[in-house]
Amino acid sequence: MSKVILELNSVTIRFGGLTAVDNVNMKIEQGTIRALIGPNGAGKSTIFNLITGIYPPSAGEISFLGARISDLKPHAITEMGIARTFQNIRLFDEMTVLDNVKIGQHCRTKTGFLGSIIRGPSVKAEEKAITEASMEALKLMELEHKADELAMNLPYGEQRRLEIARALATNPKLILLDEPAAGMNPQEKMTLVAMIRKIQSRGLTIFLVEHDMKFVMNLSDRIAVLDYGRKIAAGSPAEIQRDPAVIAAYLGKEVV
Ligand SMILES: Nc1ncnc2c1ncn2[C@@H]1O[C@H](COP(=O)(O)OP(=O)(O)OP(=O)(O)O)[C@@H](O)[C@H]1O
Repeated sequence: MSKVILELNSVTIRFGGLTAVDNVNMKIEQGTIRALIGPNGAGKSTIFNLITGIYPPSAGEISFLGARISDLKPHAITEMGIARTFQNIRLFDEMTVLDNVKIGQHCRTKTGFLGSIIRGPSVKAEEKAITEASMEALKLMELEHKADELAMNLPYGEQRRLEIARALATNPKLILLDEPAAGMNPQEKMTLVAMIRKIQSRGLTIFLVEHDMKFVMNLSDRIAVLDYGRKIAAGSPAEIQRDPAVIAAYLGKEVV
């Protein structure tokens, strides 16, 4: 059996009277594609916020490659090798595609973005490494030929891929994708499926939240299902599609 990269152990978070994530256990194996699905408000994005250190859990713990991360700050978690994208596009529209990727890395380098403007020799070497890593990430998402274009001039599907490139440039071992296919047309979704597989083939682990069932069923090795903060099912796409609790949670909607 392969190595566990991420483990959630009885993770709970309460916001006032609301238990948004309720005693969730999960183990994700390295190199796999895991999806997290569930109705609106089930707690999916909150789980990503817990993993990336935006919120500390009210109870339980999260570990990454065997080390406890649930009391670390977001930047420390990024440095350990977890990157993410967000549900809504968060690009700098009037910056180039390349700069949008580079800025993601400047947040974690010693000099930072301002330091790169006041250039010293070590800063220049760091800048070169950042540019190289950024171009490599753009290449993986097949956007290297658009490096000098403004982000706002990219079609929607490419803007979403650019966000993934930005996350990849931080050299993560695990990447969390929050609704990566949202708003994409069928062609853009097919391209994205192929690219996520390519990322997986480089040895990365992918954990994604997604509402598009066809996309999820097509791509995932395993799926976990949340409803009202609780994990109600986990299994292969075939197992999830015939799980009575999942069908009930999605009542009126088809689990493709
Ligand atoms: N910071 C917060 N303060 C208070 N309540 C919150 C906070 N963050 C999330 N919640 C609540 O926690 C619950 C879970 O929200 P979450 O955004 O994780 O759901 P989701 O499954 O990602 O939904 P969707 O599919 O609509 O994005 C919701 O009831 C939400 O209102």
